[in-house]
Amino acid sequence: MGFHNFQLNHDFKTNPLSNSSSLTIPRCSNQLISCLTTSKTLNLTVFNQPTCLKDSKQSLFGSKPLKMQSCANSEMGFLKFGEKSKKVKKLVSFGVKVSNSVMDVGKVVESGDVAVKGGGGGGYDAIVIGSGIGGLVAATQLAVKGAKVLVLEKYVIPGGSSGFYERDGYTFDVGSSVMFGFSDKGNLNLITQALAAVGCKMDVIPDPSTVHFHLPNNLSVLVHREYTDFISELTSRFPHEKEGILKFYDVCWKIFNALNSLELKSLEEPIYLFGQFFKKPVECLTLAYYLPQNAGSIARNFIKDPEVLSFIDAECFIVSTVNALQTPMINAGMVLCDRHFGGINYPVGGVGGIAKSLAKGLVDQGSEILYKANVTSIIIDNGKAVGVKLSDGREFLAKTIISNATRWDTFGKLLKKQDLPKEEENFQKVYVKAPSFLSIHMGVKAEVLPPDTDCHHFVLEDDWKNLEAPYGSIFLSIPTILDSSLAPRGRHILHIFTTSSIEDWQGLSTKDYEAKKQLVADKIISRLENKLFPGLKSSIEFIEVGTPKTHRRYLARDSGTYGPMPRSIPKGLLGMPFNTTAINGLYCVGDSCFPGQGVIAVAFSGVMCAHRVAADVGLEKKSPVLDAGLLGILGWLRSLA
Ligand SMILES: NC(=O)c1ccc[n+]([C@@H]2O[C@H](COP(=O)([O-])OP(=O)(O)OC[C@H]3O[C@@H](n4cnc5c(N)ncnc54)[C@H](O)[C@@H]3O)[C@@H](O)[C@H]2O)c1
Ligand SMILES: CC(C)=CCC/C(C)=C/C=C/C(C)=C/C=C/C(C)=C/C=C/C=C(C)/C=C/C=C(C)/C=C/C=C(\C)CCC=C(C)C
Repeated sequence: MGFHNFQLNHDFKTNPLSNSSSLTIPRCSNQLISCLTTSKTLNLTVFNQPTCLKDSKQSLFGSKPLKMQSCANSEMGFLKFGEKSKKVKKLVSFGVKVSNSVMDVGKVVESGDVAVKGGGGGGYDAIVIGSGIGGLVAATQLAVKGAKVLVLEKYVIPGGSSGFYERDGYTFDVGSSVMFGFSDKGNLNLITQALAAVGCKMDVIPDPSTVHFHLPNNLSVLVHREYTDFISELTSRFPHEKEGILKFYDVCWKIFNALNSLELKSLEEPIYLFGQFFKKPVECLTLAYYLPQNAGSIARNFIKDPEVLSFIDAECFIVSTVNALQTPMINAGMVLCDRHFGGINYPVGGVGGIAKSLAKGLVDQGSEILYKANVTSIIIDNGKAVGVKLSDGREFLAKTIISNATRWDTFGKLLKKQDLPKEEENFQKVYVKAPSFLSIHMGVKAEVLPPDTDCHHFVLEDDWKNLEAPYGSIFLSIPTILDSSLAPRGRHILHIFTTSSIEDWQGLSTKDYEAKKQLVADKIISRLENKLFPGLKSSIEFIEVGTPKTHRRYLARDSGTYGPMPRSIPKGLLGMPFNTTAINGLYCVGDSCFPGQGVIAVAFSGVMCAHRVAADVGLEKKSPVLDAGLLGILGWLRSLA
């Protein structure tokens, strides 16, 4: 069941209503109309348009006057008409006639394109705030289940930190270019599956490695695609720890294989969860066992050499921005094995193509996405999230609201601060915003890179202590090693990033800000010149530097944060909230939900969220009694974290 989407606005002076006003609604599969009106007595009569029906000449609803059910908020009302008819699903359009010209209603606006001025309604199953990968996966998964979804994106293109931008013939990935979950095998290739669900498939280029580590004490480790190649490279450097290293990665495989054997859906939906326990008890118990554990403590069960433990810290830091002791073991198991199981694969044309394809797939399914749609607040009515308000005054209503903004933005900005529910207070006690990034996008002359240069590098030259320090470690991706079409001929893209906090960039004059950008970028580039590519500076053809302020502005993320990170040693993933929130009808998706940061991680949160929302709007099976029990238990478990 989905909603049709027309709105009423207040422009009645130019288009006064008459008894015969009518409109055509391009896509219809629902029977709920919402409208903005100051009147509580609007009547609508609904009639079918036989020409639009494939197979019916009968009236769909008959000619029924409908009464508006007014809400507590006098500005909003819901109009219900007719019982759902099976034929509704087959309809492509129908008409409505306003039978009572109530003054304040104004003209009826046709709105396949949701063109609403000065207010509006809408009848969506879900509104998704933000089109990051988390939001897009939730939206598309819901759309394929038959929901009518509206995605509202502040920026001009979809993708958020997995978006792209073009300059001088270069196509830059906004975030990094290491794609997990993008293979053609197993159950954990969630990006591939999300695209396939909406009929899209992207060509990918297999990366022969995940990352080349350049670490203190000249420790150089290439993470080969082949697991055995990686393990023999690592153990040849630390032969005395061979057994411990193998045991640690064996635990990773145990977790990965358990994950890979499950059908992945919402862990907050009891019929599914208990079903999985019934079908795969050993795997589910394995995951339950490792859920509260972290990679660092498991590594310490097997490994003693501090240098190997530091290497495992670096492995974890890449995917969690914290060391191994703070990285949930399930997340470590997932990424440290997926890179060998399905391998890292780069989408031809750039990472931005994933979001573009999902957005197109969403529209192909009859749902919608609006750009330059900056949501400034979530409308709460009687304790339930019922809609959103945009900075330009437009309002949209839906049965459920899904926020792909971070939890700090959702609960700190989109809802009134004083409304912070206890669950969110607890979340903020356990998790803090990770720092943001300084990013440098460069175009360089191709000759500066030695032949056989690897695509991704991680550089920490001298001191392990600097691993987590601001500007300490450098991430470098060179996606043109895999796809030369991203840059002009004879050029390569270097995308460099390093952690940096917004506090470092505040209170500066424009001149000082620009000077600081240049200074910091210069230091980072010099380090790469010394370590990897002599002559790098003089080969630069294009350079653009982004600071945490840039990330805050373009990604709408509080302080430009990369995502949540634990304040201290967490209990694995136990404290990470799923998708439901303390506010009825409001869900979160993205990296401040289970299982955390990362494109594949937010894709999983999107899959989970869509399943839970679909159950709540009646598109999937649900048991209210079991729901209450499970949600209670999960809430209690989180309180132990
Ligand atoms: N593997 C990699 O190399 C890589 C690369 C890029 C990103 N990432 C990961 O992606 C994760 C983020 O994904 P995500 O799905 O959580 O979200 P996101 O931050 O990427 O996207 C959120 C989107 O919501 C939009 N938005 C936010 N507030 C809004 C508002 N009020 N109104 C309208 N739109 C609004 C933003 O403009 C943005 O497009 C990060 O954790 C990061 O780890 C990883
Ligand atoms: C419910 C309960 C309580 C219990 C029960 C039990 C069970 C059944 C459980 C289950 C579970 C599950 C299913 C889980 C799942 C999980 C998952 C899927 C996870 C995932 C994860 C992922 C991740 C974390 C990822 C990440 C990534 C990232 C972040 C990336 C990044 C990258 C980068 C930055 C790159 C680098 C670069 C260079 C070096 C240049």
